[in-house]
Amino acid sequence: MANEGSGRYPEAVPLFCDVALPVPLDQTFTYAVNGAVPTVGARVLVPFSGQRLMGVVLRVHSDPLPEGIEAKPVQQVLDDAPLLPDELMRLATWIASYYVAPLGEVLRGMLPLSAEVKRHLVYRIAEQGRKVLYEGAEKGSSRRSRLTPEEQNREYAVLNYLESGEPAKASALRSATQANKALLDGMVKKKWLLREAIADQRDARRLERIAVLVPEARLPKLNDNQTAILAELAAVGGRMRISDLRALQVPDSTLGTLVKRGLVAIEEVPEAFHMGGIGQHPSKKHAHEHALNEAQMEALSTIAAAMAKGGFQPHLLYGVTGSGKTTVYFAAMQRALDAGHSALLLVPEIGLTPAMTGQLVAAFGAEVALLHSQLTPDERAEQWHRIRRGEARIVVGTRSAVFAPLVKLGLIIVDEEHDSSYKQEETPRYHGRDVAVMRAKFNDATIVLGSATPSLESWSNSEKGRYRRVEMLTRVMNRPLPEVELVDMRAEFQATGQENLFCRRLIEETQATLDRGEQAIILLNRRGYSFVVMCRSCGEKIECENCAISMTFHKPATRTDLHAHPGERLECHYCGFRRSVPKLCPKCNSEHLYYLGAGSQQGEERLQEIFPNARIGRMDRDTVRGRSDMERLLTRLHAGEINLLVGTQMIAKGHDIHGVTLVGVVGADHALGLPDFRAAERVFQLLTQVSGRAGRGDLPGKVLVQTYHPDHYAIQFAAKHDYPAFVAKEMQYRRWMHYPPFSVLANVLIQSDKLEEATGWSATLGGWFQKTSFDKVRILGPAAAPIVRLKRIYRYHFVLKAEKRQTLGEVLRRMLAFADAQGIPRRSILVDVDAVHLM
Ligand SMILES: Nc1ncnc2c1ncn2[C@@H]1O[C@H](COP(=O)(O)OP(=O)(O)OP(=O)(O)O)[C@@H](O)[C@H]1O
Ligand SMILES: [Zn+2]
Repeated sequence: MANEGSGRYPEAVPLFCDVALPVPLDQTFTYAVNGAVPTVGARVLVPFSGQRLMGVVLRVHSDPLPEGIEAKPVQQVLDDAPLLPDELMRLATWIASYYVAPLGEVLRGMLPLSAEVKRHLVYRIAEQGRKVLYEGAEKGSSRRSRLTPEEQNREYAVLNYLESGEPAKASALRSATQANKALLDGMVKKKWLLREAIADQRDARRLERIAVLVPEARLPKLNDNQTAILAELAAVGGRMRISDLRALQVPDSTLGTLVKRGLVAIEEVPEAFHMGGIGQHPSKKHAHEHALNEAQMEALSTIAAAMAKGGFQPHLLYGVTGSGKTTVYFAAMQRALDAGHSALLLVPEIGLTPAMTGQLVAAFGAEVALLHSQLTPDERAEQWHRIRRGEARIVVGTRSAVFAPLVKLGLIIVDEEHDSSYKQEETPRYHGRDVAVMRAKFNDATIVLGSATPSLESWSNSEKGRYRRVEMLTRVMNRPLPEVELVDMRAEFQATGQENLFCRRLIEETQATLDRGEQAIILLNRRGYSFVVMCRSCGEKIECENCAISMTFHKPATRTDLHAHPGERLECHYCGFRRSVPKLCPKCNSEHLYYLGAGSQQGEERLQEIFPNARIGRMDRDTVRGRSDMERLLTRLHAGEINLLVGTQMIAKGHDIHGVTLVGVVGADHALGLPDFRAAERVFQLLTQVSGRAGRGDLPGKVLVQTYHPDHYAIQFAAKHDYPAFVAKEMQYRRWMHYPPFSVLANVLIQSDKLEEATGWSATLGGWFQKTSFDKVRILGPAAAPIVRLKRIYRYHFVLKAEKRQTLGEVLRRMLAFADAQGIPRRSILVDVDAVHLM
């Protein structure tokens, strides 16, 4: 009789499926299987509190439902096969548990395919519609009789048209039946029709249109718009995506005219291929064209040996700025390909290092897929499928590319692993680097975390032997690291009797650099003109209406401020709120407003006054949004068209401009005063990275750092290029204060647009934390968050520090359960495990 169970129901199909949905609830939802049985890992569309949501099936079963509960049916099964490979499902589960985030929200972030379902709206006949059609149900009901006879006929026509059960596009339906949108909406409301968004099967590889300058053409008379296009093309080396040309805001017809006149040609090339010609500089060699030096060889052979051996092998590549890490990455990726594996390279921000993408395409051609935030949902979905089909075996992308469905993943590289942009600042608040490590583990892959300034967490892992450390301690070609000089701004003030933005030494050195025909860059890490507007009478700073944040004064946009609002204004850099510049203090009506703190816009203006002959460029969020702005600016820098660059931390990111021999740092030590335990680490990283831009060519570099804290260890050790000494000192402080890497930390934010709620809930949770005892967990708070109001939301927080990861997870889960029982909405509690900003 042992077989009876399976023999009795030979064709038993599961009745239900459990679905993870992108909602802030830590549970799955059960739906009734309706027709096709979905596979685990497939996407389905299901009804959820009046909406349709896309979810992922986690389990199919026939377990009886609790008494009195009825499962709603699945509306549509979107995939025949699991969309996510097993390995990624495991990763999702790990993220949900580690970051205490709902699995559905984790999965949503992993499936960049919403475009496919949002594509177009279709209508289908519903159960109730059939009843009406077949049985004339509801005839004469009050609702129906409000319609005119013509309208009733149209409704009938619609039902008739859809009778077969096939969905129809809204447009087709309307032209076939003359039904308008309002009528269809009414039918959906009455539940006669279902409205759905369905997938469009588009697999063709995308072509991109490139405008190409025709070189020999003798220039005839041109209008301004035509000249603008030709000048732009010439400036970027003759080739440019047409989509990028749109940034010039000239009419589309202008390009057409230029093509007709033979001045510009249009080429269509598969996406990502044309970049071979963009973002590179002919005078420079690509990373993969160098013969590796000894240190690079050694690093490569360690990594290659790990790949050959197989298994999870984490590495920390600590290589000083300009030591040629990129070349090692490329060589290692080539090895992975040669061994039949795929490789993933994560970078902090693709748009900011266009040279790297150009080099990748040059090195790996059609094998490359790029994933970054500027892709449209369609483009993202297409890349995703290419990768999943194994057509792209080299994937390069920002944070979320860690979820790219590579086949036979053998190597993961995380470039600039210390960069805080790897942390996602919304749910799920995962850290791309740490997820990458887990993913390598699940895939038995080799992973390399690379940086000139490794995070303390990674360094500590390398000290403990969890990561194998590989070092490259000198620059390529024996180039020296730049000499760093500190200028004490307190002494400068005493000597000059003035608060000057640029000290005398910096002006002197800049002048000398320009006179020698070399280039200088100056870091001023705030954008705008002045970042504080203050009243001398009442002492108040002008704050944003929505945020507890000082507003930044912006002068009218200059020609380079492509992305800035054109007018003079105050702007909140957190919520974007803008207001006109008041003549009087909004609090006390005094007219004595004054402007403090110089941003990059002011820096540019002052430099232009001091060096009228300099060819100045500016790099910040007002002048650079995406890749094409960056490419344009970098091309001009490489060509020497710009010889003095001022900008925010963007200028510190991986750029390799050989003519730069001087770097000036202004006001970077402000950040030492921020209420964040990572303040010193960040300042050290920024100083080291920006200093690293100097002297990367044949001539040695020099760095001048203006500071009010010349004795601070972060500044001292950065000046000496002594990362190990900085880390040793910083580790002492972290150990003493029980901060990571000596504890695991979570920031818990309580937020509400009502102050009483935010404080009340914080007090409730605070009381619970006090009453409940946990093993070796320190809890700070509740306290007002450093930014107590942001985008009209009041914010209070707790900081939890635990000795063990597992305890931290338990505390957080119990706290959420308690909050739930108290009726505190889940959306009002943000749990940020391994928070990188406590703001
Ligand atoms: N073996 C080599 N011989 C000569 N030049 C090399 C070699 N390897 C790399 N380079 C060149 O050295 C420069 C610095 O390399 P790369 O940008 O990879 O440095 P990095 O270590 O990534 O620095 P950073 O951390 O500052 O970004 C580049 O111009 C690169 O082309
Ligand atoms: Zn604001």
